[in-house]
Amino acid sequence: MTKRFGSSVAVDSLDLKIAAGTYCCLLGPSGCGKTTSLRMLAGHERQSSGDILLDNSEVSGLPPAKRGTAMMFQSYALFPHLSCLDNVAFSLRMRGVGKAERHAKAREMLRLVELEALADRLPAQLSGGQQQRVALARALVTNPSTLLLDEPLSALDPFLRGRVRAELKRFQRELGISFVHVTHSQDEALALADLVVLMKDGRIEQQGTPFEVFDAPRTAFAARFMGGHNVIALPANGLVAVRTDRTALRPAGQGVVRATVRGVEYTGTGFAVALAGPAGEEWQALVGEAALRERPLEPGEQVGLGWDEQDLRYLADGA
Ligand SMILES: Nc1ncnc2c1ncn2[C@@H]1O[C@H](COP(=O)(O)OP(=O)(O)OP(=O)(O)O)[C@@H](O)[C@H]1O
Repeated sequence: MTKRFGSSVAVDSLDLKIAAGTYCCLLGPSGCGKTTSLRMLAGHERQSSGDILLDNSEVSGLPPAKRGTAMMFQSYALFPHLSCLDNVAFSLRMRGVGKAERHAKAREMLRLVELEALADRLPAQLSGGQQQRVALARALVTNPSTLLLDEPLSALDPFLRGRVRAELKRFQRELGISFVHVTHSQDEALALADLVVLMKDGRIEQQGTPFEVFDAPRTAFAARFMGGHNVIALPANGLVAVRTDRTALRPAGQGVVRATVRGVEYTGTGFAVALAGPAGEEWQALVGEAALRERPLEPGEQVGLGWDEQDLRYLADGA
C-alpha cells in the first residue's frame, strides 16, 4: 500500500505479509511512516493505492469497527468519568450490545488483565500500569483477530514499561491473535517481536526475526538504527558492520583499523569503550571486567580494532 499526503509520500509501496498469530513490530525513526501504516490497517486512514487483506479478504472498503482489528490507545484516552468496567464495555455499547451481556464480557476482559477487583474504580484511581491494562482490555473486548498498538509503552516510566512489555507479550501468546505494534525503540522490538519490520522513508528497509535484523543488518542504516554495531569503511570490502561485542581491542599497530580511545564507561556487566576512527568515526567496543583490569585503557590511547572474519557483515549500501 502507498499513502500520499499531497505531493509527499508517507508510505511508499509497503509490501508486507504478517502470518496469523504473529507479534509484529513496525520499527523506525520519527516520520518513517509507521503510524500512517497502522492507521491504514485500522481504517482510520485510506490508502492512496494498494490492498489490505485480513484473513484473505479485502477490508479497505470497511469502517474500522467491521475489520476485525482493534486499536489500543494510550491509557490517557480512557474516559475519566466512566468506571473501568464501563470503559471496557464502551465499544460494545456503541455496537448496541445489551447491558448485562456487555458487562459480562467486560468483566471477562478485566479478569484476563487481572483487574476484575478494580472494575468499579475510575481511571484516576488506578496506577499507570493498571490504566494501560484497562486500555488493553478495552481494545480486546471486541474479539479482534489483530490488535494494533501505537507506541503503547511510551507514556510509562522505565520500570513500568518493562513490566507492561512483558504482559503484552504474555497476552499475545495466550490469545494467539496478531499484534502489530508501532515503536521507535529497537529494544522494544527486539524484546517483543516475532517479526521486526524496520522502516525508513516510507519503505521497508529490512524485515525478519529480531536475531536476523539485529545480527545481520543489510545496510548501514539498519546497523546504526538497531545499534550494537560499528559501521566501518574497509578499503577492500566497502562498508561493513561488526557487532560491538565482537569488536576486539588490540595494541596499537595491530588489528585491521586503528582508533583512539575517547572514554571508558562502566555498564555494570562490563565496560563500553568509546572510540574515534581515523576520520572521526564513532565506534564502540564492549570489554569484560577481567580484560579491562588486565589491560587498563586511558582516553587518548591508540589501539587497533580486530574481529573474526565470520563476524563481518557486508553492507548493501557500502559497495
Ligand atoms: N495528515 C497528514 N498530512 C500530511 N502529512 C502527514 C500526515 N500524517 C503524517 N504525515 C507525514 O507522513 C510521514 C509519516 O508520518 P508517520 O506519522 O506515519 O510517521 P511515524 O513513523 O509514525 O513517526 P513518529 O514516530 O514520529 O510518530 C511524515 O513525514 C509526516 O509528516
